[in-house]
Amino acid sequence: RRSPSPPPPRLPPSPPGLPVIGHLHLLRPPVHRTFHELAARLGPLVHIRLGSTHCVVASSADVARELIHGHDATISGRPITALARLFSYGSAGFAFTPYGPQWRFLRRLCVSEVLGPRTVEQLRPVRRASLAPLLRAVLAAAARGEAVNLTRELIRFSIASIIRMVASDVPGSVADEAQDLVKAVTGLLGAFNVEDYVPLCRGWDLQGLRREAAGVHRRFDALLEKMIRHKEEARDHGRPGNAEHQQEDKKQAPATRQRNMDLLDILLEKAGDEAADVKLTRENMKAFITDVVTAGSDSSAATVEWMLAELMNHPEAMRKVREEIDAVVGGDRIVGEADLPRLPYLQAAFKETLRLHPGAPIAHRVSTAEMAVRRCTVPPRTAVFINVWAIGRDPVFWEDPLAFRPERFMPGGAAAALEPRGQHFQFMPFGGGRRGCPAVGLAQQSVPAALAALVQCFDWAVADGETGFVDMDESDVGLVCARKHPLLLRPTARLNPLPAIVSL
Ligand code: HEM
Repeated sequence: RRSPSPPPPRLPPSPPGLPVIGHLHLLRPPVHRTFHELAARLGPLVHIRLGSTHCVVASSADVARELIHGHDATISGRPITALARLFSYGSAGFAFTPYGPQWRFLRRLCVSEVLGPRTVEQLRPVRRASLAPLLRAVLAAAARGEAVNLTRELIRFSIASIIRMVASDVPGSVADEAQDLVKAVTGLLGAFNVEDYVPLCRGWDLQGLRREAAGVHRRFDALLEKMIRHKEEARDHGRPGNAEHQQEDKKQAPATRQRNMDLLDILLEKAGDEAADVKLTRENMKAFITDVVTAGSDSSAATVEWMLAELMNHPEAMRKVREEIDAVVGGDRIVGEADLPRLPYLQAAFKETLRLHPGAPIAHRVSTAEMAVRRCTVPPRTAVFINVWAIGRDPVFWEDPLAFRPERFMPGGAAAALEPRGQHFQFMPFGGGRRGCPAVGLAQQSVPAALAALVQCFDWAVADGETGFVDMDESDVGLVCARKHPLLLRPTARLNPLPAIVSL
């Protein structure tokens, strides 16, 4: 008598697919919207096949909770594409590094030191100084009566701010060179490369992306080398660095010493630490900087942009944000990160913006072992996409989900208790679990503070003037939830003269 064979694993529901390409043909950008439509038809956990890669898409808070609470270790890998491997020096950083000892070491270093609360606080003046060129550019446009392309100015500001946090004393020419290169790297990392999914296409470089990436990587690597060498020289000579100074420096308590350190100082110090669990190599440092610069620049810039666009379309909310800032700060200085605890409406508007337009709309993971989710089986090596964007708009939890209503996040509001870094799953713009965004603290300071300065210093009008509204279309390229059309607004200086703008 033969014993019955076990039933085949039951995969989550799936739309009809095609041979070889599976469901690739369904994947229209922006992908988070396509996934949302699939979920509306098939439910909150859907299985698809992109070429030879099995994928599941999670689109509700309950499924996200089950995955992150129940299987965090199993889904703590990140899928790595051919171009991500190149730019992360073969996974030497941590954003694209498999879950393991190296990732744990780098992640700990990142969360506790490089992007930890103390460093974020210490680098506040650096971020504030990066705001000055943005405000000056807007002021100049206001004087000429011209519109400002805020999409362009905000990405410039965001890249400059992160580059300055990495190396506060790099020459201006290096910071300028970084602008175009960072844009090129983030563009390539966000591009859909068919090679990653269809083995038949591997090695052919049908879209020419590898060739392009090789050139960009060479130039970006040279730039990173320049930044590191400049820092090494600065540490060797004088500032704060000749032998005498270093001796003096070492005598100080770590907290005092860290006061003058930027991210590269911290990395170089760790690289020289013989007792560290993992020896930081130059490759690790470069990949680390690449991770921080690419993960932080577009997402932050896009969030300031969406926030301003939403406020333009909701004059009542704009009025409340302004009144709050004016009441707290007055007109004789420019609002800053230190004022944020006294600006609850601004913070509520920030969270409401993240709910509707999460900078990174999908948290990408990869499973390392078989999992049972919602009574289905998810095979090992499956790409797991958590649709953060869809979860923020789920009508099961959010009343009138498409409306921009910062009041939800005000004390006593329906969502007041939902902290973006909390362990609930209805509002998770920074992902969650051990692989969640390590820069939540930084983004919570830098994004609302930049928006606040723009709104405090200028009145804004929609540039085309026809409808008086800003269009809210989403771009269909890249990994970030970005605007489709540039945000063009006409500024008028509101504080005239702008206080202490040159000495910011
Ligand atoms: C509003 C701005 C931002 C948003 C909405 C955002 C969102 C996210 C999300 C959703 C993830 C994936 C989390 C997951 O898989 O669970 C992530 C990862 C990450 N973010 Fe952010 N982020 C922002 C700003 C930043 C900034 C400013 C930096 C750095 C300066 C940064 C660095 C990173 C890194 C390095 C990772 C990968 C972490 C890992 O794999 O362990 N992010 N972010």
